[in-house]
Amino acid sequence: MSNDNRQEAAARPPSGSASLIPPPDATAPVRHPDAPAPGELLGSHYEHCFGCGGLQPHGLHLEARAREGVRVTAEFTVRPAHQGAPGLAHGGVLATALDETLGSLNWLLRVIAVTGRLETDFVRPVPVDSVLHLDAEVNAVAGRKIYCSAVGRIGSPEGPVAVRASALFIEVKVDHFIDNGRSEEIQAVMADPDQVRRTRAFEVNP
Ligand SMILES: CCCCCCCCCCCCCC(=O)SCCNC(=O)CCNC(=O)[C@H](O)C(C)(C)COP(=O)(O)OP(=O)(O)OC[C@H]1O[C@@H](n2cnc3c(N)ncnc32)[C@H](O)[C@@H]1OP(=O)(O)O
Repeated sequence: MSNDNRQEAAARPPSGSASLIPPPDATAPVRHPDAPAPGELLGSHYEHCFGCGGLQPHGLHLEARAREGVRVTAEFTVRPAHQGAPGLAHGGVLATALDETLGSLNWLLRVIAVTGRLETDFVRPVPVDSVLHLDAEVNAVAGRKIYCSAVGRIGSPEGPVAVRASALFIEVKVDHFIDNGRSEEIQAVMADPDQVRRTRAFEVNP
């Protein structure tokens, strides 16, 4: 793709499906009063998470930071292990980095929510060793449905747009994990007071 065509692609609005457009009765997102302050690192919601877990040796080790409003930023360094084509990031890994960054918005709403739908535009290739600057925000909320979007820029927060995503997260109760997760990991989580505290930080009504 030529530079001109790339600029055109970056400027194009994301071509989202109808289910990612908030309904007319959707409301603006409300930052929870106990949400981490702007600038604060959010930490991991689960130490073994592939996206953010510190104890996950194969993971992306994303660290998201709270911003004003219902917005977070994160940096993701593309490592050789993340290649798809030679020297370039795999698209699925980039989608994971977007998904994880969008998932961290939960900390600011103080709800537990999982990805229902994630649509991604890959605008330009991302070379190994690049730092992808991710910026995500909640655009609207309708009942349990959380409409959000994210962008990833290469090299700096003002760098060229490489990836964009629109997503629908669905609020769930903690039972979603207890009922569906493998009992081994669920039991380990329940026995860990740190993990229980982290999970509580997501819940308005535990
Ligand atoms: C203990 C440890 C705790 C850790 C806490 C932190 C966790 C954070 C993790 C973050 C990790 C990073 C993030 C991750 O990787 S999260 C991991 C990836 N995501 C998942 O595994 C989710 C799998 N899906 C499900 O479990 C269910 O389908 C869910 C829960 C999502 C909905 O099933 P549920 O039976 O509950 O609800 P519903 O079916 O009545 O739907 C409700 C409404 O939503 C609408 N809808 C649903 N799906 C879609 C869709 N695809 N497109 C468009 N719309 C959709 C639907 O039409 C309906 O609308 P309306 O009719 O009301 O208008």
